[in-house]
Amino acid sequence: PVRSMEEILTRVVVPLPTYETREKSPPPPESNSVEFMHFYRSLEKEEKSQLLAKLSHDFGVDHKGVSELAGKLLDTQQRDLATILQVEDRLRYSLTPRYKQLLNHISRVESGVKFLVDLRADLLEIISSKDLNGTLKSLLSEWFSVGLLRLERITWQSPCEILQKISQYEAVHPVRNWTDIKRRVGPYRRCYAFTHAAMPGEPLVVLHVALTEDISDNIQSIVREFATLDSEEDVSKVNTAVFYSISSTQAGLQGVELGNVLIKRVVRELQSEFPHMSQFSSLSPIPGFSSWLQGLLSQHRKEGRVELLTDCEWGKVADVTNTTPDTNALDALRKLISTGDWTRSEHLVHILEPALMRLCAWYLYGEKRRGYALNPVANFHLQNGATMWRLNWHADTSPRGVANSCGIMVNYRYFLQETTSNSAAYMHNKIITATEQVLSLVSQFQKNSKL
Ligand SMILES: CC(C)(COP(=O)(O)OP(=O)(O)O)[C@@H](O)C(=O)NCCC(N)=O
Repeated sequence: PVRSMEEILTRVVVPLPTYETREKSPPPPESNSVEFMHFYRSLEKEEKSQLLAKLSHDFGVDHKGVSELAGKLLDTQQRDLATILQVEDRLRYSLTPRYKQLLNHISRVESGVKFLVDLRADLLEIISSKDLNGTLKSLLSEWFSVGLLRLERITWQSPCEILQKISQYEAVHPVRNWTDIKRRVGPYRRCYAFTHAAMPGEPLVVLHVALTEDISDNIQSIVREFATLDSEEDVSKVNTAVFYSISSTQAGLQGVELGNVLIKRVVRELQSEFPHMSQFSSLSPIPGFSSWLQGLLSQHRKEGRVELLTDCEWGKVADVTNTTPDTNALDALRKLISTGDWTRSEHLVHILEPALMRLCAWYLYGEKRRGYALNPVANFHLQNGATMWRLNWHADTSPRGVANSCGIMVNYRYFLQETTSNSAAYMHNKIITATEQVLSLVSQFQKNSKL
């Protein structure tokens, strides 16, 4: 259907009106947008990529027109300001991609915004259309700005279809059944979502909160053993909000930063419900720590380096695994960590705690990607201005928790007066705000592993 793709695009993506007629020309018929949406939805994945690449390359900015106007602007530099502003405005207009009108018109038809969110999700999978992605992301950022979002509290009285979606979208601690989701919206819990009028009934980003007396150091007390109390009898002791799960549900809204906005909005909501609430912190997973550790161990194995643990620790590992304190012990340790078997032996848990805590502190604080924290969850909370507050041993004893991060979890704490400056320090100077507990684990790692 390439011919028809070319034919449809040429007809539907109308040329940019001339500068003179830009405010007078009538918008193309709504049927154009509807036809484009139907056509796009009818395509296979591969054909969608072709169409998006064609849209981006052949229906974008008129580069020749831009360069002519840029030349003209250079010649105008000696003229009076009014003339310069005129030419600059022409140049600005000429930088409008032709397809931008189509995106604007689609956003005005029924479920057009949802269509564009899904279209951006497709775009994010193909990298060839950076400018189309950029244009779409900036449009979506305007449409999904905080003033146009609605904060909804999800309770057991919410419609089934919302509760079902919340359960489905839960990306951090999977919901197993109705009892599970009932607890998560029940007493001493809060569940909030942002929704948008253009996508009714669709939670865009979901935040789960536990109301506690202190900052939780383990997830079991939040999502497992919780005895379902019939109501929040005594909230006088509640002075802490623990964010234990946040998930964005629309891939196409990636980069629109809804999670950060939701956390800040929920903090304000909780402060008004619990005026004396004084502590706000996440209890976050550390996805990727175990695989990072395995990578480090196998790299050291190749280089025959038996470091990372102290000689004393290697000696104990060798004893427990009936090996010798050299690469044999290292192989035994790799196996234990990959199977999670080490958690079954109290002795091994005791030996490995200091070493794994040091390694995990380094993974979160020291490992970087383009200067920012390598771990995506750390990067998210640090961008929000949170403090890397406390590493928690034995915090997630589920098989998933042990497999992903050796059972360790971390609290990113939101000191409300410091988030703005912490975020700026992190974004501009890549400075991670961390507590003495974290920093001492990091320096122990550096002492022990000569990395
Ligand atoms: C952590 C989340 C919610 C951040 O979303 P958001 O604030 O919109 O950031 P971004 O997607 O705009 O970069 C998002 O990245 C997500 O859903 N991650 C997977 C689940 C998780 N919590 O790690």
